[in-house]
Amino acid sequence: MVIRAFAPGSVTGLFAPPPAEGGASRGASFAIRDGVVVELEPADTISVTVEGEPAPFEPVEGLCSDLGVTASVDVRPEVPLGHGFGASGAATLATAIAAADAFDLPRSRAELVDAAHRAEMAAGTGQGDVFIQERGGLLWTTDAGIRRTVPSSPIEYATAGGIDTATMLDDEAFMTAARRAGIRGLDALDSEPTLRQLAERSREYVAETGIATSFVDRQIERVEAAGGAAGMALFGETVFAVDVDGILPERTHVSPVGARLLSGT
Ligand SMILES: Nc1ncnc2c1ncn2[C@@H]1O[C@H](COP(=O)(O)OP(=O)(O)O)[C@@H](O)[C@H]1O
Ligand SMILES: CC(C)(COP(=O)(O)O)C(O)C(=O)O
Repeated sequence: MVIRAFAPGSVTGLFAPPPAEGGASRGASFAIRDGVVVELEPADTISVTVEGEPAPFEPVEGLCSDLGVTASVDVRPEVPLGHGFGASGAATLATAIAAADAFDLPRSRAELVDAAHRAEMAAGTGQGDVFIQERGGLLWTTDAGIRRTVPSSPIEYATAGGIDTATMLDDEAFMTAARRAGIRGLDALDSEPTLRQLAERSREYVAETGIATSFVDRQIERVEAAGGAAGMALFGETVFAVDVDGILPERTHVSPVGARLLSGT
């Protein structure tokens, strides 16, 4: 029997890697209405396809091994893969939820999220994404812990291509700059930040870490010229914007809800 599950994509506007002495990464990210559906079916071996075609998907394969299940998983993304919409986290989290149902695994939702997180970390494809995708909303790290709000303003975005997450996470010079810029950006957020404020801090972060491509710079300038605010979706050649109408080609909203089973036994 095929089990289907959905997880929202997510956009990270600020990212600070864990401190040198260890611990968790920090950041500010929001879940979006568009995400990833997976269709999972118990099978003799683990295999992953994207819309029916065999494709590499290390975190999904790693998750299945970790959960001790063999299944075929078809990933059906509503967002482009590798463009900073957290598609790897969404696919991995949705797979965890579908596998728990298909195999009747005695695991709590928190344990499934942790398993998805471990698989993302091991593959180098994500750090905090699955925690945002599990809950929905805008989540950001403060000294007192993780805070959450659900902004309702429309979001526009434009994407020109992918940036390999694992390559960025392996780049020590970037990670050092990201730690400094990320913490500065998080410290500058209000106690109840708006999406506009996140976009403005994200724009500063992008300038400080030097990761913008000319496409990203150009789109941010177009948005600002129209009175809006824009930042970069980490890690993709993707710009998100608020307080504009029709400047960037795509439109979405924050998803107030997180990952869920679509059909089960
Ligand atoms: N055509 C594709 N382009 C990019 N990634 C792909 C593709 N097909 C499968 N993948 C897998 O999707 C995942 C993308 O992960 P990542 O680079 O973290 O991007 P995202 O920003 O979408 O989370 C990787 O596990 C990669 O192997
Ligand atoms: C910053 C990043 C590691 C980027 O990952 P991705 O969205 O997969 O490109 C992230 O969002 C996270 O998981 O904290």
